Amino acid sequence: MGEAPAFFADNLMGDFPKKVDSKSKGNETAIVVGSKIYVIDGVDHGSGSTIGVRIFDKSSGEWRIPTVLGTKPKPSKDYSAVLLNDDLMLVVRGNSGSSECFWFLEVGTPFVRQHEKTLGNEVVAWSKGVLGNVEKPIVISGPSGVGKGTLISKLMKEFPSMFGFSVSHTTRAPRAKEQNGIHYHFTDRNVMEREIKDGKFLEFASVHGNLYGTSVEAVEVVADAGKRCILDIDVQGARSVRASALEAIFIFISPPSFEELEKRLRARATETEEQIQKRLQNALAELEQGKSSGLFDHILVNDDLETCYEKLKNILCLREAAKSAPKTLPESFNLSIEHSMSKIDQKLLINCGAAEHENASNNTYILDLSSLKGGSPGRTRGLNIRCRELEPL
Ligand SMILES: Nc1nc2c(ncn2[C@@H]2O[C@H](COP(=O)(O)OP(=O)(O)O)[C@@H](O)[C@H]2O)c(=O)[nH]1
Ligand SMILES: Nc1ncnc2c1ncn2[C@@H]1O[C@H](COP(=O)(O)OP(=O)(O)O)[C@@H](O)[C@H]1O
Repeated sequence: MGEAPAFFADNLMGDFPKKVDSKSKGNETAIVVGSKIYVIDGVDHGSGSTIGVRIFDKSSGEWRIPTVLGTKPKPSKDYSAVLLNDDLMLVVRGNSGSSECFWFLEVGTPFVRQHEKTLGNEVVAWSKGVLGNVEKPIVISGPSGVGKGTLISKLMKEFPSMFGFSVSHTTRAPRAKEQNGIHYHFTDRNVMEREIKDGKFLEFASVHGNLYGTSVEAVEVVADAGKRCILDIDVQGARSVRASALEAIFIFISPPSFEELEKRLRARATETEEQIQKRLQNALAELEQGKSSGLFDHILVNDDLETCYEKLKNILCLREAAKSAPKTLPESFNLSIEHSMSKIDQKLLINCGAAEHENASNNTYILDLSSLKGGSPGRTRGLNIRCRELEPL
């Protein structure tokens, strides 16, 4: 039998006005979820260290060390945690700016449960909170040579600040004009297989004899830049993303005819005859699945390029999005160690420590949690924060 975390055992009903749900002692913060106590350890163990999580099971009296997935926050002296529901907590990291201060710890989400089954161990997963209303990622699939890359390039060129490309990993060799880190992360099969085992990939598939995959990081980098992520992945990958927490719009690009597809693939002149044959063979199954699986929200026929591109922009509501108001993030927001929090419905009131400020409301923020999107693996988007002075509760 182990011992319950001291600060819970000492004073389970204690008065801890500084925290909403969590109780802290030293660098540790604990929060109760059902019969378990999750202890978040913020001790800095040297350069590159991240915070740890351990679980005390009250019913068995045992400590457990879970497998921790996702990008972890860096250590800090002060964390506060709020339970949002039975499988999700918001962990606020003190003494940090808006891009590093909101984190979600998932303890029972479908993503966590799925990994518990495969790993045979208790799992928790981190997801960093991203401020602002970044739109859903876009998954684009379709057979080789249909024009996916051409359409995506047009979109990125016309709206460079709005879209970011998810750079996949692949074991296939680079083509003449392809650059590592821009078109793909070109990698060895054994390295990629190991990273897949380590849970670094959101999805992966074997396509035309090579491994392709989207790393969690590839999607996170785009979300962190406040951009909408575009994924160019095959139908198997689209199916995996559909089953994941990454809510996305799924678009299938279809050719006007099989003959035209073959013509484009040959005209591109990037593959050997053998590779072209393999791609054409696979195209038959991909077209069948793309059109009949119900997986895709939209099917676009890429006959005339400009017409197809206009339709794509319509689907993505680009004119409306371009007109929407810019994000209003409090640039100076910095959560001090002295902060306190209280939760009212889907809103969290955060007081960043009034000691050095004459007007306390200047230093109080409202964090709106009502439109959270995404989650591990990847970022949790849709967090909105504003100064209380500007907008009362
Ligand atoms: N599942 C999955 N498929 C990918 C990924 N990256 C690329 N693909 C797909 O792999 C297939 C082959 O891509 P590529 O070798 O670049 O050839 P291309 O489609 O002819 O340009 C295409 O269907 C891509 O959509 C990925 O990360 N995951
Ligand atoms: N609508 C279109 N009409 C004619 N050629 C096209 C069209 N869309 C793309 N192409 C050409 O077809 C070839 C394959 O396009 P690409 O974007 O590389 O396909 P994918 O990324 O789906 O494999 C390229 O040479 C491209 O210039």
